[in-house]
Amino acid sequence: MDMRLLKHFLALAESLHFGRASNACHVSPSTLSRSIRQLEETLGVVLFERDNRHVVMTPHGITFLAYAREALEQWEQLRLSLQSEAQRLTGEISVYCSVTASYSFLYALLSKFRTHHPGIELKLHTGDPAEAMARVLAGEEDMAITPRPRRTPEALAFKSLTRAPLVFIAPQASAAWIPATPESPSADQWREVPMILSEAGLSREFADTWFKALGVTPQIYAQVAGHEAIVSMVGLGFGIGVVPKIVLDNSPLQERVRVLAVKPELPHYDVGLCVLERRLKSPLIRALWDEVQAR
Ligand SMILES: CC(=O)[C@](C)(O)C(=O)O
Repeated sequence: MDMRLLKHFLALAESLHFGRASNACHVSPSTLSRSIRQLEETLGVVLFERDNRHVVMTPHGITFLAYAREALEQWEQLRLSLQSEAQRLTGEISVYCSVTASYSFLYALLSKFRTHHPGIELKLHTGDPAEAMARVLAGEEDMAITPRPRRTPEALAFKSLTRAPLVFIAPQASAAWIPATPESPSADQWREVPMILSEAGLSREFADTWFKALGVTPQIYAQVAGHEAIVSMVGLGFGIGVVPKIVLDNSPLQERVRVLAVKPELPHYDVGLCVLERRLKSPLIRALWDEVQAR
């Protein structure tokens, strides 16, 4: 059975770029383009509008995308369950996480796995942890490292890897706006502080709640995607930031900032691995999931 057409379609749907999609599939752009035309002819509808500069998915393309993902998933599961136990597992698993999580957890997570299952190829994508869960829910990634949300969506399984305290960080250099007594914060001390916060995600929600309890609307100096760059901006003296301590501990710029002993402390959050519950039926995903020790 040849699933290449579906794979080519998925690659183009994900990148909307013939060059990138054909690279990802290890074929030439003209082969990829032929696959798409072939699919469109078979289906009798246009899946992508394209001109020399842009590729846009049509509503038919979007409908077909859901089918293509599911068909490939099911095919993969079937293929693997037909392989006898004795045969080694082969295939691909994609994992999404922040750069910090890639330093902190991946080694423990993957080094043994790699020895046990040399035939499984791991694809790592790094980015903003605030997006991690949505990507897994949408089927764009097989697994992701993410803060545990206040309520885990039903479709997801979650394994905790660590508890991460969230901390306020200030520049080492002095600045008039750094609160003098962070252990007893007052609205007056915090009203004018330039804050550098992540633009979304749980750390942002916790910071917003903290300010609300103090009765202050924070002055947002900058909103950043992901936590790593918050350390850089604080180090430059632009304001006070909120980051998971694990991000600070892994930052090459940690000498330029210091933790403010703010009271009340921000809540801790659980960082862990998540996967779509139904994907655990895939022997590949199951193999990785079972290897991870929840902490
Ligand atoms: C959620 C997560 O991946 C981290 C390690 O806390 C982060 O990068 O912010």
